[in-house]
Amino acid sequence: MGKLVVIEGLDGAGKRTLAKALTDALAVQGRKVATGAFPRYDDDIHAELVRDALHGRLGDLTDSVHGMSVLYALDRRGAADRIRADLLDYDVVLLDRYIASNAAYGAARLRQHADGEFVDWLRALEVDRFGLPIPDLQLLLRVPSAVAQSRAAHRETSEQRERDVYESDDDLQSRCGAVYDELAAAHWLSPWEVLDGTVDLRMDGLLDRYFTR
Ligand SMILES: Nc1ncnc2c1ncn2[C@@H]1O[C@H](COP(=O)(O)OP(=O)(O)O)[C@@H](O)[C@H]1O
Ligand SMILES: Cc1cn([C@H]2C[C@H](O)[C@@H](COP(=O)(O)OP(=O)(O)O)O2)c(=O)[nH]c1=O
Repeated sequence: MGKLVVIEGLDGAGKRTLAKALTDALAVQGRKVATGAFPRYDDDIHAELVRDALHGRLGDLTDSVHGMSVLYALDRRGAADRIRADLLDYDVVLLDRYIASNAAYGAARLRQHADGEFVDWLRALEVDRFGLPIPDLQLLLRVPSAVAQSRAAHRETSEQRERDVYESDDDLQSRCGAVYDELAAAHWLSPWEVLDGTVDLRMDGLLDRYFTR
C-alpha cells in the first residue's frame, strides 16, 4: 500500500516546484510515484466551475464560502476512487493541495481559526460524508505571506497567468497562512511536517524521515 502525501501552502509558496523536486528525488530512489493536483481544472466539471467563480464569471457564488468549498470537495470526491487505486499501484501518491486547502482558505475567509466551526463542518463533509482517503503525511510549505504574494505576482508576469480573486487578496493570504500554521500544529487529520519554503529545500532529510527503504 502506497503513502498518500499532500503538499499544502499559500498561493505562490512553491508547492508545484516542491512536488517536482520530491517526485524526481523519489524516482532516483526507484520509487513509483503518482502525482496530482487540486483543483483538477481541466478534468472535472466542479473544478471548472471553481475556475469560473474565481475569475468572476459565476456572479455571487464566490461570495459563499460554503458553496465554493462544496465545489472543491466535489472535485476531490470525483477523484477518490482513482486515488485509492493509485495507492495500490504506486509507492507514493503525491498531491499538490488536498482537503486542508479547503479548511485553511474557508476558515480564513470566515475569519475563523483551525478549531472553529467551519473546519469541523469541512471535515464532516469531506472525510465523514465523502469518505476521502486521509493523507499519511501533510507537508506545509511555509513562507511569509509577503514572499508568497511576490512570487505569485512575479509568476503572473513571467507566465502571463492572471491572479484569481483569492490570490489577489493579500489579507486573505495572510490569515490563511495563520490557519495553516494552526492546522499543522494540531496535526489536523493526520501528521504534518512544516518545511521552510524560504530556503533551498534538501530532499534527502525528508526522504530519510518518511520514505526510508
Ligand atoms: N524556493 C524558491 N525560491 C524562489 N522562488 C521560488 C521557490 N520555489 C518556487 N519559486 C518560484 O515562485 C513561483 C511560485 O512557485 P510555484 O511552485 O508555482 O508555487 P505554488 O504551486 O505554491 O503556487 C514560481 O515562479 C517559482 O519558480
Ligand atoms: C484545492 C483547493 C484550493 N483552494 C483555493 C486555493 C487557491 O487560492 C485556489 C486555486 O488553487 P490553486 O492551487 O492556486 O490553483 P492554480 O494555482 O492552478 O490557480 O483555490 C481552496 O480554497 N480549496 C481547495 O480545496
